Amino acid sequence: MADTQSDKIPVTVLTGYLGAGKTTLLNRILSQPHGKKFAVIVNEFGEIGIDNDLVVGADEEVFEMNNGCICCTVRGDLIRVIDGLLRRKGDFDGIIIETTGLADPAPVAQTFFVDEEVQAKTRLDAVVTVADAKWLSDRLKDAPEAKNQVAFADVILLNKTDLVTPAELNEVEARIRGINPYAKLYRTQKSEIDIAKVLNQGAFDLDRILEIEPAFLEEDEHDHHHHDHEHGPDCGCGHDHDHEHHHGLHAVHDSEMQSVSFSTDKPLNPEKFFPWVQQLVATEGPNILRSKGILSFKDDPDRFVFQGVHMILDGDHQRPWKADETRASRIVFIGRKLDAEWLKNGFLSCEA
Ligand SMILES: Nc1nc2c(ncn2[C@@H]2O[C@H](COP(=O)(O)OP(=O)(O)OP(=O)(O)O)[C@@H](O)[C@H]2O)c(=O)[nH]1
Repeated sequence: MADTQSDKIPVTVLTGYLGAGKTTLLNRILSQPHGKKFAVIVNEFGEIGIDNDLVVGADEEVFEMNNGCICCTVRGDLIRVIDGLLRRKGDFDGIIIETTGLADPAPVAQTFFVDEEVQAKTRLDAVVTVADAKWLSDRLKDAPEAKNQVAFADVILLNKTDLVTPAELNEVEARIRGINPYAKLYRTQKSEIDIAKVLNQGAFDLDRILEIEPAFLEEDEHDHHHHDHEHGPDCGCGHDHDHEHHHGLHAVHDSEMQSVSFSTDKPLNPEKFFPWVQQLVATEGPNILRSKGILSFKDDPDRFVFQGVHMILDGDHQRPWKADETRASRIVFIGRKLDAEWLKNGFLSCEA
């Protein structure tokens, strides 16, 4: 990794559908005796930030990135607020962004990858999603944002456990796992949780990808759902899309979120892998919410780690492979309408 992540100010993004318990969690974080100071950005119209009176206005600025994909949007207002915060460096130990219940976390996360100034001084630590145990199952059916929030999460609080039966709780947890098997999941009431389980997760740090995702190591290969070849107009970024940009014109609420992962013990050829993955996220990026991988390249003594949000990829050599370590390449995609067989064949075709 090029830069020292630990010098950067950690940013935690809190998401969750309307009324799930985000504000309750935020108040808990702020009132626990941790001796830390957080800057809080509340991304909701009319709502006042708890610390520093920060408010991000209602009309968000959205601009199109060079590659023309409308889902790679970053919030200009968010960048401005963070820039303002950074000018008063030393005032706080972390930034917490509470997003509106209807927001997709991807554009917020992308802000920390694409804006140079922001990227130089902050690091996205984790996306924390609060899920309402009573209503999540219903929202997964009718609200694409709710599904995106679960799919994107690094940490999930399955909250309001007091409002459901144990059987219902197991059912909703299984639904969450079907969408996102990688996130850490905690059952909570009134968002009660040790903040050490929420903050400083390092989920977006390349060198901690494995620690945060033990399942990544254990499972050789799985694909959870059926796969199809259709492409829908919904990239899940929460913005209204011009249908001309996409092939499909049908309703998208039936689209399935899924995760697929593959591994191979054969070393990869970087000259095959990079063009493949770059082309993949350029074309399938709207459907791919998160991608992560640990790679073993032929004749390369170092592990290569990468991750992505939609079509933005970030990766670097991490550390030398240890002598007793299996040199395997593993890759995971979380998204919708992923063609698992096609992805797997593409990945395996990168073998050296
Ligand atoms: N029964 C029950 N109620 C809860 C629990 N956690 C939070 N609540 C209540 O649920 C309501 C919504 O909680 P908030 O923390 O405001 O939720 P939010 O996600 O910030 O809501 P929005 O900002 O409107 O999206 C409040 O009245 C909370 O007191 C819980 O575990 N059980």
